[in-house]
Amino acid sequence: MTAPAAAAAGWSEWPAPAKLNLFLHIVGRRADGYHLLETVFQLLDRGDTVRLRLRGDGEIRRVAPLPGVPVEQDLVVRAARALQDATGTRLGADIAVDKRIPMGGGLGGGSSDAASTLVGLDALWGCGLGEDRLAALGLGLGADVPVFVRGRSAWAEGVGERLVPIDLPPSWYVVVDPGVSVPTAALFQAPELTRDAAHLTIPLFLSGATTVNVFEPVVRERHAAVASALDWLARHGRARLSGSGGCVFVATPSREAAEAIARECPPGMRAWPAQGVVESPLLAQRRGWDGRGT
Ligand SMILES: C[C@](O)(CO)[C@H](O)COP(=O)(O)OP(=O)(O)OC[C@H]1O[C@@H](n2ccc(N)nc2=O)[C@H](O)[C@@H]1O
Ligand SMILES: Nc1ncnc2c1ncn2[C@@H]1O[C@H](COP(=O)(O)OP(=O)(O)OP(=O)(O)O)[C@@H](O)[C@H]1O
Repeated sequence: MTAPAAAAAGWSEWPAPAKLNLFLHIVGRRADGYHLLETVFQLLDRGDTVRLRLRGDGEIRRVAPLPGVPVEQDLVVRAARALQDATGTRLGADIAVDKRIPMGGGLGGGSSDAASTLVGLDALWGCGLGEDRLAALGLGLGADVPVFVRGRSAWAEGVGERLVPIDLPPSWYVVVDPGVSVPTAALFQAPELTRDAAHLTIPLFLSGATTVNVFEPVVRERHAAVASALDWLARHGRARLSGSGGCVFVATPSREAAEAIARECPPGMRAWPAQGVVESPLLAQRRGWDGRGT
């Protein structure tokens, strides 16, 4: 559906961009088993689109199926219910996600969908919860949700919720999906995971300190397709895993370079160019909505 056609049918569209973890260190563990991380979230220009339509009857309906994800487990449905519970609104919504971000790819798709649902429904329902409370609500849905609610590429600590926006230089990437869906919880349980990384700081990161993704050796060992994708991409630069994988990426000097590498992608993998952004397209949509005076 084009944007004007969607608007005419009562739908509003909320971008849900993907993210890359430029590195990921584990520096400790909380009493509840959750891991303490240091990472940089690089938001990308594109990803899924969450479409929302107001309902007056309080129902939350997922109107486009998401294969493999039952309605009650869908993060967009859980996000909408969490916002209803937090605000006591009697309004509801139809929700449809145009899914482009590979599921279980380490690109934060489900988390970004949840964040865009929270931000979009907060606007649509006129709750006025604001960024801090929406981020806290999002954290209850997943550790990756707050960065998408706040919508700025960021340095992250804690379980990923202690965020400091960071002005990363303009950047292009090639992202490669080897077609492997990696269950995040199982990876965090891996006994061989390095959990005692030395603390980094933003200045150290920006000055080029050595960084890794601690999941990379574990995922390499368990998923041959991810190892192949990393090895292929390594011909073009420092290839890395994002999050808990299975997607991998490399930074390139320009859009043209990213497009050229993506075109050479071997069979069995999918590659696409992606632009790193300082600010999420979700924030622009939110500002546009506020500016309508509704
Ligand atoms: C790997 C990352 O994507 C990096 O950005 C995130 O740390 C994972 O974020 P996420 O997918 O939103 O994760 P959640 O849905 O909150 O958690 C999934 C499972 O991963 C484990 N988990 C997650 C985050 C964290 N800091 N420590 C953990 O140990 C927990 O066992 C949890 O049950
Ligand atoms: N709207 C949704 N989109 C994608 N996955 C969802 C959604 N709702 C629930 N899920 C579940 O969440 C799981 C993880 O999906 P997601 O695409 O967010 O993984 P990921 O990118 O590896 O996440 P992360 O990088 O945050 O670890 C899926 O396998 C699916 O079972």
